[in-house]
Amino acid sequence: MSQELVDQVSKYLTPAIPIEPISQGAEAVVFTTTIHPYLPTINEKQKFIIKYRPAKRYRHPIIDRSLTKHRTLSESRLLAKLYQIPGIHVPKLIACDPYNGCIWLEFLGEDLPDAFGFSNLKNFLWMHASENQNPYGDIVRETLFKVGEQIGLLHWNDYCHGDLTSSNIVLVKKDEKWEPYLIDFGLGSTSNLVEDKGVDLYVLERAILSTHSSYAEKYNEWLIEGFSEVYKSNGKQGAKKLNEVMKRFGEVRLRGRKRSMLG
Ligand SMILES: Nc1ncnc2c1ncn2[C@@H]1O[C@H](COP(=O)(O)OP(=O)(O)OP(=O)(O)O)[C@@H](O)[C@H]1O
Repeated sequence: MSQELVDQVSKYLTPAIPIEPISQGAEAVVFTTTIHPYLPTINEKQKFIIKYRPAKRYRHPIIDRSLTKHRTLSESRLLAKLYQIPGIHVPKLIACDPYNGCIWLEFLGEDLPDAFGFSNLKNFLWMHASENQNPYGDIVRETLFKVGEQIGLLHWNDYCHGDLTSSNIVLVKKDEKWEPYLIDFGLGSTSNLVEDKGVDLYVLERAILSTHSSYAEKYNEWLIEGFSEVYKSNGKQGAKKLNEVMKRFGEVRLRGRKRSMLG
């Protein structure tokens, strides 16, 4: 991340808020900080996320300000709504400044052992595919089932993620088990369309296939088991809707295959 960008964010936040850059995406830059926006700092180990959408010089300033405001608000609203839904795990929204493109979030996750990196689903699966680990172990099966449940809950409540990759699923350790949390709702939406749900499932299936191809079939099966469980627990109507989503998921997958065959 360029120093100019870090300086720009520091200037906006003021020097009272120290920041550590952790990621730069196409849309936003992400930092950690030890400072809560409106509570006293209890200890230096507490961490929060600051997601900042910098101004884009290639856009007209008026359009840029409007887009930044709209996207920051949209992501914040979605997170705030999802946080209220029993069973759904998303980071807690702490503060939002739409005019400056900034949101403050609860920090989730931890570093995995043996330098496997941050505890997102992608790194977790890498860790379990490594030497002396069991890629088909109970912990992997249970975790993937729970990831499927999270997506099932999201879709059952008519929300879609829009960028469901294995890096956007953060695992939080609780009593030696991993609880999945969904992050990055920058492309999220409310939607009751089976197409949007099918695409979410397909994007995650592809992400797992591209990084963990040897085990992907089983992994995706466990994900779908967890997903289906949420729908099936909602009786006849749930079973009917599950059928519709699965049917469309199959169609999206077929379209994807045709596209990759034709190049
Ligand atoms: N609440 C959180 N807790 C811990 N880490 C987080 C949190 N939110 C974001 N991150 C970290 O910051 C990274 C980027 O965040 P996010 O995906 O929201 O930003 P983005 O700019 O949309 O990213 P990209 O363009 O790469 O998809 C995540 O992959 C994750 O490692």
